Amino acid sequence: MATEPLLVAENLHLRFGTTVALDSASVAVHAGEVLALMGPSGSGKSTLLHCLAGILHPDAGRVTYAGRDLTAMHDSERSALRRTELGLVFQFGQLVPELTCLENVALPLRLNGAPRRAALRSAAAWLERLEVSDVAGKRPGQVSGGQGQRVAVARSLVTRPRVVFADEPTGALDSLNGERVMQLFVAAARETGAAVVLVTHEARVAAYSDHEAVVRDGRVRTMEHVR
Ligand SMILES: Nc1ncnc2c1ncn2[C@@H]1O[C@H](COP(=O)(O)OP(=O)(O)OP(=O)(O)O)[C@@H](O)[C@H]1O
Repeated sequence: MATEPLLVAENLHLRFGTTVALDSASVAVHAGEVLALMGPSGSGKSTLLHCLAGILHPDAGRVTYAGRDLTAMHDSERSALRRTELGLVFQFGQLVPELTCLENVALPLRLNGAPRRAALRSAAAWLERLEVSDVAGKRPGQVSGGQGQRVAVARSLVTRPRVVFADEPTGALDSLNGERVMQLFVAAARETGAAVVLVTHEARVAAYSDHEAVVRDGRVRTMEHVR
């Protein structure tokens, strides 16, 4: 018997001024699966990802997470959910420049109230998992793009979220580095049971997913089973 999807977007509409970014976009993500959002530039992939993550609010339509209507929640409730159950990885790191890489990974745990030592211990384990223990004491400005992206992936998984959202997670990396980041990212997500929703232009990156949704003109046109 098929299980209920964990995250569902139904008929999302969103305009930025006169630009229609989403035009009845619908998609569903199951627990533990990797979904790639593909499609031409400007088709609405990032907007859809941001709506799924509860960062953008659609003008119409509904996003349901674990049976709860994200679109109807108060901002504070949605923020709490993002801190505890959702993780984010973006293309340009978005690590805090003043903190070391280790402190960056520990940060989401600290924000959730974990004691400093326990948070640093977990963060160190995640840096090791992503094969970047050597940059623990460095600041983001002192590490390479690939290392920074691995640190960002570690930070997104440290709270053991149920869904991780990634917007072009390897977009700034060369193909070898990008490939390794994807391998480590997907393996770690599968290990923790997290679902992954990622936006990518690259077929090589999408090849790590279970399903591929093609977004065109603000709508999910096709949904393909990859593996
Ligand atoms: N903050 C914004 N203000 C105004 N228009 C926006 C904004 N964000 C996105 N758009 C517009 O909405 C449409 C969808 O953008 P979106 O970023 O979702 O596309 P995308 O498929 O992710 O593109 P890309 O692959 O180039 O990143 C585009 O026409 C874009 O110009």
